[in-house]
Amino acid sequence: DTGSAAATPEQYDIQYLTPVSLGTPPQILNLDFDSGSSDLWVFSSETPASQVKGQAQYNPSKSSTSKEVSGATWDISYGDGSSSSGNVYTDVVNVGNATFAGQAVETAQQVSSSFTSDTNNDGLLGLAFSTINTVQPEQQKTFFDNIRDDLDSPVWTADLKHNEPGTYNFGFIDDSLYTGKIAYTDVDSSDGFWMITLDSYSVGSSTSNLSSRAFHHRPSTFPSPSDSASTPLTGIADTGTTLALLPDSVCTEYYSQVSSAANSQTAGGYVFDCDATLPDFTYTVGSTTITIPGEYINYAPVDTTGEQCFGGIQSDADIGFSIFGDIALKAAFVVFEDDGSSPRLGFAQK
Ligand SMILES: Cc1nn(C)c(C)c1CC(=O)Nc1ccccn1
Repeated sequence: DTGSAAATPEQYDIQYLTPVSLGTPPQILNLDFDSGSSDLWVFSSETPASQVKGQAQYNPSKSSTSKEVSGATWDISYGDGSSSSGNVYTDVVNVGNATFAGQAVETAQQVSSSFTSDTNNDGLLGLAFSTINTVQPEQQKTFFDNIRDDLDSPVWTADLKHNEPGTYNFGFIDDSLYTGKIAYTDVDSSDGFWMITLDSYSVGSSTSNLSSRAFHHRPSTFPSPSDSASTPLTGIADTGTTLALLPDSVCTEYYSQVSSAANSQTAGGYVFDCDATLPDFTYTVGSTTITIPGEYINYAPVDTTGEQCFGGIQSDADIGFSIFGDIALKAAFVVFEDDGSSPRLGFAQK
């Protein structure tokens, strides 16, 4: 079995939505595939009308194959403060022809305001590890966990793009989607995330940081630069988070290269003049180097004046690990591989 479906960006690539077929006859909803969480939840006939603003709603009573999971409930809170909760059914779920008959479909009886105002997002399809699925009393499996054994290969891949549709594939690696080699790194799934350590990062063209220049006579008093060219970054690969949330030290290093940049309390992060030229941000996994073009990091205008723009790289302070969100992932072809025992992440240029 294999599946392939488009990942279409909303404005500013704030999220990517993918059509999913639920039930019999098929009800098509556009879901946010989220490698940072593990619940498949949807706006539904059970969502109060006051909390629905244009979203498509799954109606289990209109599906001949839906079955209520008696006594089961779910309740999820995301790091950005959003949340949702409700009941649980199983039904047929089809993603680009990859199908599972008894997938847990979590129907929302409550969604927080940011979901209500996100009018094209009909729900989330979690692709982190099933150990953090929130259904009680019996935890449910993710779509990938459910279909993994039926897939030609125990993988799903993300080819997200900047301002244009990309692709989520299940069960196969499409060699036409990348160039060079796929470099793999082990995943620590003990917290339920696709957590990895990137071997190094660098800001701008390598000549920008001293460590890469041949300073043969660097006086001992010279500040030895945080040698980013070999500083690892530990974080989660998170398709459901818009930005790249990185350590304060990395943010300081990056925005020190942008003369108009400031860390604004009112804007909630680093902002700069919208006409600023931003440096590239490069990270390496093994022998593969991924470069995020500076333009990708000029994320979006702060307000309608279009004078100040918000950075695509922001601080991971208070999270406990970095979050390699869409800003980082859309520059790469990413392979999420899990044979059930030793998960790996693969990165390739494209
Ligand atoms: C943005 C953010 N801030 N902090 C502290 C974290 C942990 C995040 C990531 C996050 O919450 N992602 C998300 C939100 C809604 C749906 C899916 N993923």
